[in-house]
Amino acid sequence: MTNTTTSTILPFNQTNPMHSHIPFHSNTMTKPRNLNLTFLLQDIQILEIFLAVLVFIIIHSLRQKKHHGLAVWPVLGMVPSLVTGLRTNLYEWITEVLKRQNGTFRFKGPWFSNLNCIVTSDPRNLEHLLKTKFPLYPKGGYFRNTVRELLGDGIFNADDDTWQKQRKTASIEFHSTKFRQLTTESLFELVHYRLLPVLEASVKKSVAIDLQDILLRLTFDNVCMIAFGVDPGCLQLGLPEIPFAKAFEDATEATVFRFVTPTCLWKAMKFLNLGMERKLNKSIKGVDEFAESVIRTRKKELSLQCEDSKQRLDLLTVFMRLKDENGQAYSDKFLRDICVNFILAGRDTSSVALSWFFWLLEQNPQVEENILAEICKVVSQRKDIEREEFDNSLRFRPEEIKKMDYLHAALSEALRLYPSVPVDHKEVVEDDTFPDGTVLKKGTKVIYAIYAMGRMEGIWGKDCKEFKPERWLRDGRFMSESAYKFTAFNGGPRLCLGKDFAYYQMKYAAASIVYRYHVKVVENHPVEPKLALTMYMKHGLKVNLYQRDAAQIQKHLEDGLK
Ligand code: HEM
Repeated sequence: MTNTTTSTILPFNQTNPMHSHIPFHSNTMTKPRNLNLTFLLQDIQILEIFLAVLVFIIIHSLRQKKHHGLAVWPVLGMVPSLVTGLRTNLYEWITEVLKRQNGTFRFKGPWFSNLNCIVTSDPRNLEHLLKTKFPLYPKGGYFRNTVRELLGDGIFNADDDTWQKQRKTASIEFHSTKFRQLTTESLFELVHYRLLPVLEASVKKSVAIDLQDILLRLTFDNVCMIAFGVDPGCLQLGLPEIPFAKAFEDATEATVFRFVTPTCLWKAMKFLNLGMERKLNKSIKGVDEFAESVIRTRKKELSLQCEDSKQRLDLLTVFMRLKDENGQAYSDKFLRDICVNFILAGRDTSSVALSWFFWLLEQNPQVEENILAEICKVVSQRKDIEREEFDNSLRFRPEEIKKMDYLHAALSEALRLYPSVPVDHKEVVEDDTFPDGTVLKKGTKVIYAIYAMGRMEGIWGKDCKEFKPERWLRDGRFMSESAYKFTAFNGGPRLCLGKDFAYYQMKYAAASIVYRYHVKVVENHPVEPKLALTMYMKHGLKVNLYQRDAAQIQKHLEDGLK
């Protein structure tokens, strides 16, 4: 090795400016030349060793890919591969890795980081962590500390007793007839007096609208009515900016930012009140001010026993009437946390699902036609209405919405392919082993990849990437799937509390729009998911609406009567 190296160095040395500092005199040639050679030998050997080590590291890191699914680099772990994923579509990237690894892989973060975790899409593991071993898999300290300012001790952020207490009370409330009445009535008003006029205005002016923004406004107003008993008025002509809604959005965005920032860095930024932490601080103040003023007013109302307060069924009023385990009223801070958490849960999940649904409909015109046929069939069975009344003023009845199985299936199919919560997480509190054999040490974070689950041939068959509502139907009736296979609403004891309401809300809004308009996405409008806790469309959904042809509706109504 040394010989071959020596024979190639002289010319290199003479031209290499790096070595120009070595003295070179013709009359003293032998000595400095030897000296020169020694240095060069050392240099080249170091270089060779360096290159050999580098080649070894590259080969070794890349060979790890076979075993771990991704290259594992010294110090950086799998982060270089993650960066590639982040530059494309992260959810698709995770799906591909999971496919290669039979549904589960261990992500190795950089040394001394908190990014190590297990990622899984295996339904057996999902059932294990969400149901069978539920107490072993809480949300955990990392999540709680990261979202503490926004969510406090609310249901989303709580484990154990704090969670159980809220879950029990809210669950009774969500399943009560009166509460269902509140939700259906508030939605009815929002759709007919606010959503449809805004859509109609865009049709009259022939202007494109951002349907995702409009749907987000609809569900924000709706969930505030349910949680606080207050209508913020985001959805109205002119689409105004509402300070509370803006503060809530900023606070959520700044909180999400913490998940992609090293903990020590965001803590330092918080201490110095800089950047996103400054934004978080300011927006949390906006959220708190709004909550405090609603709580203050409601307390006054309740103490005066006025008629209005007796009729109230919103969550805030329900929790205000209750006492804690010591017989004390809940603190204002706890009441604020409860409401903020429900707003977060119900604010954008249904609206982003509807946005993906309308986008999928445009690519699947037969599904749109089938939905329209179903809507017309259901309403044509009304006995107490004249045929002429099937115009734009038609209002669906709750029992009609329930009969729309094909629409239910199409929405489920949209959620399977584009789940509003694309990934979720837990933290294991004891050493454990997953049903697929993966060993977990206490404290390991577990990510369950809901988006990837919808695209696994092993779960949904060869046609898993196709939008096929029919896969949810047996003899025309909707058949639900196991929550550990279709995890869009989570599963086990922490199954989404708002699931039934969300379906009702989505079906009501979708049917009201599809019956009246054909939604056409603006040409070349880019559609891709945004990287956030909820799967928003990154650029919104720019669409034009076209009034339905009366003859088309008439034909479907007649077919429905056959
Ligand atoms: C398409 C619509 C919706 C989807 C896909 C959805 C999905 C989910 C998911 C995945 C979770 C688990 C989150 C976690 O624990 O990390 C969850 C929890 C929850 N959801 Fe929904 N949700 C939707 C609509 C709603 C609505 C409209 C409400 C209320 C008005 C609601 C209320 C809740 C609550 C309170 C929880 C917390 C349950 C608990 O931790 O015990 N959701 N939802």
